[in-house]
Amino acid sequence: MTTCAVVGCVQIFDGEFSPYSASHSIADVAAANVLKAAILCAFGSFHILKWPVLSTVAAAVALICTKMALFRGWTDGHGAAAAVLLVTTACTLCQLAAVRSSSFVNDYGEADPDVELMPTVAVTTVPKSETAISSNAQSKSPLSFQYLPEEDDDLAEPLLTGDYDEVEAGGHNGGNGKGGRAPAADGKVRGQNGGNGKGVRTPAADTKASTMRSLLHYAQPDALLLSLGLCFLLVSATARLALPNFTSRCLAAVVSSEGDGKDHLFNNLQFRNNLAYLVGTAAVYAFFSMLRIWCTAKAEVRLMARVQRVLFAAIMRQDISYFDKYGTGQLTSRLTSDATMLGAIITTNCNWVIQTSLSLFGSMGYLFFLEPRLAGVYVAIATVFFVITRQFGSFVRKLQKKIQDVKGDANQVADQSIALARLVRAFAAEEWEQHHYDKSNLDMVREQLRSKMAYSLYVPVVAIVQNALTFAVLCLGGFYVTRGQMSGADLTAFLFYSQTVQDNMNTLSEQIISLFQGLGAGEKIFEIIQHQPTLPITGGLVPPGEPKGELKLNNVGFAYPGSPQLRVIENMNLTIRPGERVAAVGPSGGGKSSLVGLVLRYYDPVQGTVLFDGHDIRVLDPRWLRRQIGVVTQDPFLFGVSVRDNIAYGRPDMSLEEVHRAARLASAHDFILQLPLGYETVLGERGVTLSGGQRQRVAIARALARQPKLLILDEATSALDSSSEHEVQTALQTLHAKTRTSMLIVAHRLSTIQDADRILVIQRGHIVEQGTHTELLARKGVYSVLVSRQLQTELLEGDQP
Ligand SMILES: Nc1ncnc2c1ncn2[C@@H]1O[C@H](COP(=O)(O)OP(=O)(O)OP(=O)(O)O)[C@@H](O)[C@H]1O
Repeated sequence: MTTCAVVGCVQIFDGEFSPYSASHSIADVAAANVLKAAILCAFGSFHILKWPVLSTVAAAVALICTKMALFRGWTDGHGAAAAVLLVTTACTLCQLAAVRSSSFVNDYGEADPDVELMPTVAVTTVPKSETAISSNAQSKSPLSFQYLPEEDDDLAEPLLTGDYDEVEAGGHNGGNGKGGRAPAADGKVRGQNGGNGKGVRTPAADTKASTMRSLLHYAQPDALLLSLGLCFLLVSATARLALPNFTSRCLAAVVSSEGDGKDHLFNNLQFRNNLAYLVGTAAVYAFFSMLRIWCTAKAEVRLMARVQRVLFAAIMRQDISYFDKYGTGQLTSRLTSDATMLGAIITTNCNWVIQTSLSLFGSMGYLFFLEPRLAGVYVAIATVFFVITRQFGSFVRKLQKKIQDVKGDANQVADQSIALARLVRAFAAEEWEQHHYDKSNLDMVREQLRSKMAYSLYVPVVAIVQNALTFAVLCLGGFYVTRGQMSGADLTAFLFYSQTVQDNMNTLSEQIISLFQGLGAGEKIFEIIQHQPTLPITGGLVPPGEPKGELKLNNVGFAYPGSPQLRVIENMNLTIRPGERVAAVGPSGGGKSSLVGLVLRYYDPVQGTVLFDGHDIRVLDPRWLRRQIGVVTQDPFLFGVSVRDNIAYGRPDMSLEEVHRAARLASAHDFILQLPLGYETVLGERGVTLSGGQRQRVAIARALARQPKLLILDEATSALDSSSEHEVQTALQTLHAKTRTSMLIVAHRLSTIQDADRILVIQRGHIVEQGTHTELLARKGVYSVLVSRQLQTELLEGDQP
């Protein structure tokens, strides 16, 4: 179509209304088809731009038909070409309809397009004594593994039911060896696939080059779109390169017409032709730019979403110790700002780099073509000036970076004060916070003024450099023109192209900087994606039959991965029989919560074994294990969804009756019914619209809804008032009487665990005493001291008015 338009324009301007030839018709049809293919590919999911696309196709057809009519295409025996045109247009519309119906993914669902990129880790080791049992549940899972018994102390190698590929793993393994996969000396580890029978190749990311490779790997699904974008880019960049030439030629024609006595500028053939080429080239540039932008923008959006999905999956599968080490802020910024920067690399940055490089080197080449000596001098001076302005620019950028840091500090102060407004008010610390904020604010002002001052110097320096270059070109070029060694038109073109060279030099360097920043962000992202957790989240043994809920610790020792030298649990032996209610008490920092973490397999012990129903929990499918254990912690985290969804968390298939039952057991049913929308009431962020006691009861209901075989209450009733606590205690006793669920209750308030079957006193990582309340009191050891201290405290509190 564009070709048609350009040729048509030229013919009209030339006044050559020559008969429309058969070759013209065929060329038109071919052009229309090429255009159609481009549009189809570019606007694959054209549901977004339905009307622009359809209008473009209609305009193409109308233009070609008009042109054929104008040039007597219909009457000169070219009906066949016209018929071909109509048929192909009809086909185009059908294809567009087909593309529309097939290209849009509403949800990732079963036909997940990114399944091969998803990190899949489900590795565990099996002690020699264990036999792998492949349950129904496991064989249905997309991650299907069989295990060989562990040989020596080496890691067991998972055997996949499908093929497996070698996975390059540049990131560190990060594991302590147990249950993880250590990278081999050559930096390669064995990987497993996602159950689709094909291997997953995860590229390494320890350098910028490998980050780029990884990124290209993630961009592969959009390879066609990107290739098209590249083709459109080459066309639009070439057109852009040609524009100043036609502009300068037009200008030269205008100058040469000065005072020539002709009525109309359009009578000047040189002006007419160059103007027609200028209009045609500008149309080509605009049209192909539109196609290029659409293709690359679509690829960018998809690439970013893909990276974010894979990254989120990678974060979610990390060990708990990983979350201990890296804060929420760091990980979420990887998901947001870093992913955005990374997504822009292939599309925005690379696009600009290619486009400006083409324009830069093309313009430079043309300068040399116009006048090599002038071009040589110009490029030499421009390069020196460019280096100077770059240096100055990077100094200004450093100052701006500092501003960002100071701004970040100020924002952090503001964020904290606003988020903790209640605390600030309670401590009457408004002035202190204001003083804090003012300090950061003044730092910000100081840095900003410094930067603005540098910038105010930078702008004139750049202006002087640019004008000095123009000055040099005009002087030297003018000298050549006056000596007849160069035409005036060529000097005008030279000036235009030299401006393009300068602009492109600046843009190219800016884009290269952004590209490297994006690669830096990418390195951090791929580091997380390739970081192999040591503990699996799924896969492993699912024991047959109904679980009993027996827990056993055999000579367990544990230290947190962050401080491996500090044993927080030492040589601990413990058995909780099915149906038994065991309480753990003891001084703060004794290791009670660490024990809970071990039972839930947030961490693996560094010594000994934790057994559930007689199986080492390291061989059990962690998902199955955690389904058998209900947990309620001191800080009840609730999601900002409905009460019902909070209780049925992780089990969307749970019936309303089951939800009600769990809420009744947790003494939460009555207050939930009094909420504005009952069970459908949406809670505020982290459940802030409920009182502490209400939140705790919803959390207990959530744990009970899964009908666990072992219920862990880690300071679960500490936030309740005495009447709510009494209610929940009664509810838990009824639950225990009904279901004989085993319980491990961590408590500080000793009055709440007096009727436990057994009480463990944990101090400095050891069980120092155990027995019933009466037995322990009679022993007059640590427990009796704790009880008497607490009694004294309660008495003192009771005395206070
Ligand atoms: N994520 C962690 N990384 C490193 N050390 C930790 C971590 N969590 C706890 N600890 C340390 O482990 C020890 C035991 O802590 P734990 O939370 O198990 O004690 P606790 O008996 O539950 O205490 P409290 O009754 O106060 O809740 C403490 O010395 C604590 O500093």
